[in-house]
Amino acid sequence: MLVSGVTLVAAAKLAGAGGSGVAAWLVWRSMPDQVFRRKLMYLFRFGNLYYKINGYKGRELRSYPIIKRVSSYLDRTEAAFVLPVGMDPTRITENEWLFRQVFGAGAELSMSEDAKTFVLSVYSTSVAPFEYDAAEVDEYTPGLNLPIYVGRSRSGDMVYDMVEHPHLLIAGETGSGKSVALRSVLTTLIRRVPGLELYCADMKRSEFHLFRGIAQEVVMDAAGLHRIVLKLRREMRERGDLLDRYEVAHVNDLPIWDRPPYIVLAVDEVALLKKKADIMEGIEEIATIGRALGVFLILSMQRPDADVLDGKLKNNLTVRMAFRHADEINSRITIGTAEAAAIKQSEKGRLVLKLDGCRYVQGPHLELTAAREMLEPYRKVEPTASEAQAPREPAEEQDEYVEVGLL
Ligand SMILES: Nc1ncnc2c1ncn2[C@@H]1O[C@H](COP(=O)(O)OP(=O)(O)OP(=O)(O)O)[C@@H](O)[C@H]1O
Repeated sequence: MLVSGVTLVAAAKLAGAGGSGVAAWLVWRSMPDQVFRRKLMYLFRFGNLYYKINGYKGRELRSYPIIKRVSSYLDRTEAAFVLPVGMDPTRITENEWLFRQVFGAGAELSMSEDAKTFVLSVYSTSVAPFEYDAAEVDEYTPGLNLPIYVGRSRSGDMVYDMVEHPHLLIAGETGSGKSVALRSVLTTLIRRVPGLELYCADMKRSEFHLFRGIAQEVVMDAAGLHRIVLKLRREMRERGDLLDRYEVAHVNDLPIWDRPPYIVLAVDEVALLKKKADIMEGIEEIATIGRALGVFLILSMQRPDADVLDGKLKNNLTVRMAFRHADEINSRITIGTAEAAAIKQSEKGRLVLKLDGCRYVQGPHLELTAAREMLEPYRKVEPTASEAQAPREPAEEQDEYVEVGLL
């Protein structure tokens, strides 16, 4: 509900009818929407967010965004501002972090289609934790090839298509909510994508047993993952040939009778594979060329490791879900800003979603037993042969073993 703005006239009344103009001015200045305006102007000035015009005798003239309105609602204050003609809107979107520095974690920006008008919303409350609700999630997924339901932001539920925004990195310190997020993301994919081919590699041996009998393969060690990576590289070559034959650039453009299913490879705790050059090379290849071939990655890691996430791989993981990070340096490695370090330890399931800018989102809570129940109809009777043979030792103990394959 909109709470009407307070005007200068009302301020004068507040200062006392017939009271001094100075008092009225002081009251007016301290009103919430005026404070908001001043903070926004301050941000434009100190953040150098203006359009530079060369004036008379080479003097620099600054044209700042114009604040069109400030409105107070029950849960938020909103300001609309318009950029001066000629100002690059990415100056604003790339500095979204600055808005959060000045207005706090509740600040969110949205841009209108004309790329000129922005709305800054500053919310006073954060989204409360909530349970994964299959019926609700399903309302958001029609029309999406590989729907990734991330959770709720203050401005609504966040869901995107992995085919449009390929490859996902999930990072965060221990106990911050990564496993629950992986569980809910994969549960949505299994429920909503008929024919999906899912491969799960669980380097921590903690979570992916849930997907046994559903995924094509669930492996718990580096050797198993190496085998999968070899298989996917072969598959990608074949899919590349198929695209060539039909002279198209994406599997979605193939005729329906020759269109291969989407493949998702999920790897939990990918940082444990740092020294496995063969595997990392294969993962990088999927990240680089997988998109057009319908092969996608979901990688999770506790501490964002700059070595693992060097150049090629990081640039191709276009979407990041950053749960609480231990410090600003780690947060910057994952999302380029310090915001994931501002999430409190008590805020389980809270994350910064980096996708066309950053925003805070609350991920859905999904208990293991609830997920198991939801996934039961998708379970084939027996685990696959390779799962049944999976060795029992944890990944770290097999550090020396990686078969070098012909890739
Ligand atoms: N979205 C959520 N909403 C509410 N609580 C959550 C949410 N996600 C996680 N939690 C709580 O936090 C606990 C830890 O979550 P989770 O196991 O996913 O952490 P993690 O980051 O995977 O930790 P680790 O790296 O040690 O495996 C869960 O047992 C659950 O109680």
